[in-house]
Amino acid sequence: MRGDTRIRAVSDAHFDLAAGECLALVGESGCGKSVLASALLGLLPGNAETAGSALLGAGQGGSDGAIDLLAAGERTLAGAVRGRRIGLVPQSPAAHLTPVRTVRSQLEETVRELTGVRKAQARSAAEGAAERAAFPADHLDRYPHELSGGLAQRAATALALIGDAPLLLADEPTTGLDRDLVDRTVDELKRHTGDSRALLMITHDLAAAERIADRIAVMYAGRIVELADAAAFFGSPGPRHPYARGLLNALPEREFTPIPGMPPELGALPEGCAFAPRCTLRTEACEALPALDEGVACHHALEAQRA
Ligand SMILES: Nc1ncnc2c1ncn2[C@@H]1O[C@H](COP(=O)(O)OP(=O)(O)OP(=O)(O)O)[C@@H](O)[C@H]1O
Ligand code: NI
Repeated sequence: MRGDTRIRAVSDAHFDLAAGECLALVGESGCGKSVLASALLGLLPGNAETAGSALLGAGQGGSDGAIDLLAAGERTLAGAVRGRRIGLVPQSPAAHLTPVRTVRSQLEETVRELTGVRKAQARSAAEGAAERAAFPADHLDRYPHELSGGLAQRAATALALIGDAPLLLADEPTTGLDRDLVDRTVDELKRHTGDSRALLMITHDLAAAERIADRIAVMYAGRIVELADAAAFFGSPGPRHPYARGLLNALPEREFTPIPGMPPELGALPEGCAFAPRCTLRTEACEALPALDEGVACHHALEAQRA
């Protein structure tokens, strides 16, 4: 996408997300998580290209009301999808808030736009939304530049919760929050899935993912390399992809050993498995790209699990 160079930021991403379910998308910085989220919302830069389909609402009584997010035009996305069918907690909340208006006025406007309540009730609905996202009531009359990163994050979460959208897409919703607030925020997001709503949470924070996810998708260099049940992934038998094992083992409460090496540049990916250069299980087989088979894309998945 940059200049003349074309980068495949996300390849072969296949997954589904049921109503009431939380899928956590994890992976190191730059692996393509936000690009995937932006593609679903039609928020990629103008020169980006997408292929394939992303059906929203496909599981509910056939494909009648389903929208293909990758094929939908900007009018549909702006008028019927963003905020209404997909709530977004953006990765850079400060950039998403309107700088010249207070948090209260932005919340009230979104309440009126998405729920149709009258002005008088909008005030209490806005305060309720702030409360759900742990945004302090005495900061509601502040402008975005008067907020810390963590407060801007909570304001953005409050905005995203307002429409009660059937899908909530939260891109790093806990950045800048201390542990208590992380727990409180993800619990609130999880509560959102209670009424048959779905949550796609993008995060670096594996502890937050473990707390609320039903399933985990691990991304590496633009590809989903493992899709697993959260209980099996975090508990027993554990991750099956060597990269996913490495991510877990890097946690302070586990082995605290980082994965050696760095992720590759997306513009210069190796032919086969992109993780092979960092992988202790690497063999000649890894020169061929492994397909995602039964939830794992690795020629040595079984060995990894035994290791
Ligand atoms: N606007 C852009 N122009 C060109 N390349 C981009 C653009 N946005 C993203 N990319 C490329 O896509 C890759 C994936 O970026 P993305 O923001 O999805 O990563 P991420 O997994 O969300 O990382 P982080 O955890 O840091 O948010 C980047 O490495 C970058 O090369
Ligand atoms: Ni990102």
